[in-house]
Amino acid sequence: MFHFARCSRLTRGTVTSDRFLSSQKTRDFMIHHLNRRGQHTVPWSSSQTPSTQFTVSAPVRIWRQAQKVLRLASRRQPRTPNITLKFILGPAALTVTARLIGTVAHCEADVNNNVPVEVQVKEKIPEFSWAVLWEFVRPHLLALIGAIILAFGAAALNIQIPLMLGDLVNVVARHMREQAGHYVRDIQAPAMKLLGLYGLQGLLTSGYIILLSRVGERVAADMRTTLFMSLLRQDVAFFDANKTGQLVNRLTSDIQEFKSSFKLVISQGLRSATQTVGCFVSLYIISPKLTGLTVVVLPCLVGAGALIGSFLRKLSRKAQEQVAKATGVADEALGNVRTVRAFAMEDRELEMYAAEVKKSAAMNEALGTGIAVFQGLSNIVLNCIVLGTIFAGGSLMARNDMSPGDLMSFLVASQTVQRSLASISILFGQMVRGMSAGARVFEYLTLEPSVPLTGGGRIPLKSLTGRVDFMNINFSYPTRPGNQILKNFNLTLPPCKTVAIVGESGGGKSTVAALLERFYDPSGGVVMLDGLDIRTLDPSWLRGHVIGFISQEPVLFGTSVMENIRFGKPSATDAEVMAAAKQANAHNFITGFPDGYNTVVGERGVTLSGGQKQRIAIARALIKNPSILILDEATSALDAESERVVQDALDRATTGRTVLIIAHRLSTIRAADLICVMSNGRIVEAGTHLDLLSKGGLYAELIKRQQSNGHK
Ligand SMILES: Nc1ncnc2c1ncn2[C@@H]1O[C@H](COP(=O)(O)OP(=O)(O)OP(=O)(O)O)[C@@H](O)[C@H]1O
Repeated sequence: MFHFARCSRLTRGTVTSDRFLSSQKTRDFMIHHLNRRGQHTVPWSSSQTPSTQFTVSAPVRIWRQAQKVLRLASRRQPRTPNITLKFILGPAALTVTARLIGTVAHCEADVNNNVPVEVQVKEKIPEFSWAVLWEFVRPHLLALIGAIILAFGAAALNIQIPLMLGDLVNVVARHMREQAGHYVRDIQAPAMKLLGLYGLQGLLTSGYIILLSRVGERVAADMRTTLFMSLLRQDVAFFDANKTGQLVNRLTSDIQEFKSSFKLVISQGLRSATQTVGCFVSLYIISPKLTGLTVVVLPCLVGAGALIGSFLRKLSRKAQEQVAKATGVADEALGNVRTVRAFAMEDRELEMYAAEVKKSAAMNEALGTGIAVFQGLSNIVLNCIVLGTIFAGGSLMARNDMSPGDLMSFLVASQTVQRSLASISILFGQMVRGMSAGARVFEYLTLEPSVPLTGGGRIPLKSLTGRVDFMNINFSYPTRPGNQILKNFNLTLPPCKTVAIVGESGGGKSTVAALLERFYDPSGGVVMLDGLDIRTLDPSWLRGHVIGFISQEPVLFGTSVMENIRFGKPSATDAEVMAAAKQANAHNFITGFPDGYNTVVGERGVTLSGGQKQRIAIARALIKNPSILILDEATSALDAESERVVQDALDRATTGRTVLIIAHRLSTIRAADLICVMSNGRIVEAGTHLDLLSKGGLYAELIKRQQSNGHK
């Protein structure tokens, strides 16, 4: 905390003039917020303007700073058009509608729904498959049928309720008219019957909700697991083409949306349909004349309601998308906070976020106004309907065409019909949304990768020599088919020898490693292991047992050091983990941590230094004792001291293995058995360090360039 008087120019200058602060509501909010946190030393009454006596806490400072950036941003932003005006006029021009509360409640829920949705427009619209849904529902069929029966029963009882209410009212009316008989005795039987009906209806409702929620949750859990499994199986090219956030969205919000729709459509859909039909029959039995009137008026009102409802929902969806867009900006900034900090771009990120938030606030505000107008109109219409029914029913009663009980039954039954019809119209929209969410989930469930995870031959490890041949390889990345990276590329990695590839940046060195890992298949030519096409070998065996891969920026998982190293071989004992760590020069620094091997490394290993992370990654690769080791610029991100320690570990790790080194710093590959220089997607020079130097070709040129740039 610091004194307000000492606040920056920004803080003092903005407080009183700020439009936001001057709003009563906002000040109250701040008071509440700050008092709650106990950080407010001087009470700031809502009638008081802030003075220099005021002590400002950290949240206030941050908030004011944000306001400044926001104001600067808004100066640069074009003004958003007044959607509110357009928006009020739209629905106001439409016919007033009946039974909208359900719709309104639905829209209100949407306003606050911050679940990110996919904003990106898809080229191909995935299709919903009933057959796939059936596969998920089938194991829970019994529970689902049970839920349907119970929901049906509850709906059937709901139809009875208005009729029985009518009986009850008739008893009351008769008693008042005749002033004879025993009131309690007369009312007891219909009241008890009605009470029993209420009880049974409640039981059935609880029953079907329990069953349905069980089915929904289990189906959603099965879908999540299956989708996750399916995503993990996909080609690396699939992940090049799709954003991780969008894939995670399918696992979370799409399945959530599908589950909600599934439950809602079954429970409310069934109930509403049954109630609509049943209550219409009841209405007709009670009074055919009054029913005739209702049949004319009700569909028009419900139709108008559905129209406005769908308009509001569309707006709500747009608002949601805008919220998701804002969340995306925040997500990116927070996820890359170190880069943001390193470039001092906090203000720019805040500006961008604030601009998106402002747009979403404007949209949600417009939506809120629309809902308010909608609700006001619907209340008027609803009350008019009741009034109209009483008016028409009263005249029928005057002619003795209707009893008071009948009128009561009619009122309740017609309300039930209105409610059911409105709910059906909402459900229709919900079903469409649920089906498109389901379709997005199913799209990836049924997607087959071109490189399977498992399946194919294995070479007995004892007889595996580790010779690799790249023969006439042509390759373009699937996401950029026009850009050929490797052209008739040929290279042999002899068993137990170290081969280094050097060359210009972007020349395709890492691509060679990716093909050996079978992250992609070449479009032409063949990669062979011990003379066998690797496409005939089991990819999981190849990656899990034969190849160890150490990259420039190793990614660790947010678990313990022990678990991170064991990731290379899940069955490894603690002793094996430690042996691998020793081989990777990591044991000493690991045991130096207070928690030793149980030290949690933080998200992506953020609590470790680059050299430490790299050594854990080396241990992780070595624990599987691979015959082939790929080092993709494994030391290029390290400082001289870390590089020395890691290089020392690597030198030990490479002994007795076939090694492919992809190098930037030429000093690290001098001892390689063969150095290949890549240019234009093929190898243009090959030989030992001394051979190539004496040749005076491209390699010698690269060495000269690095030396003149200060690299050894
Ligand atoms: N996943 C990918 N999808 C599409 N293109 C890619 C992909 N990865 C790399 N590329 C492109 O392929 C080319 C070769 O990339 P590669 O990473 O193999 O080069 P490199 O020689 O290892 O470069 P550097 O030395 O800078 O790491 C580059 O033009 C790059 O833009």
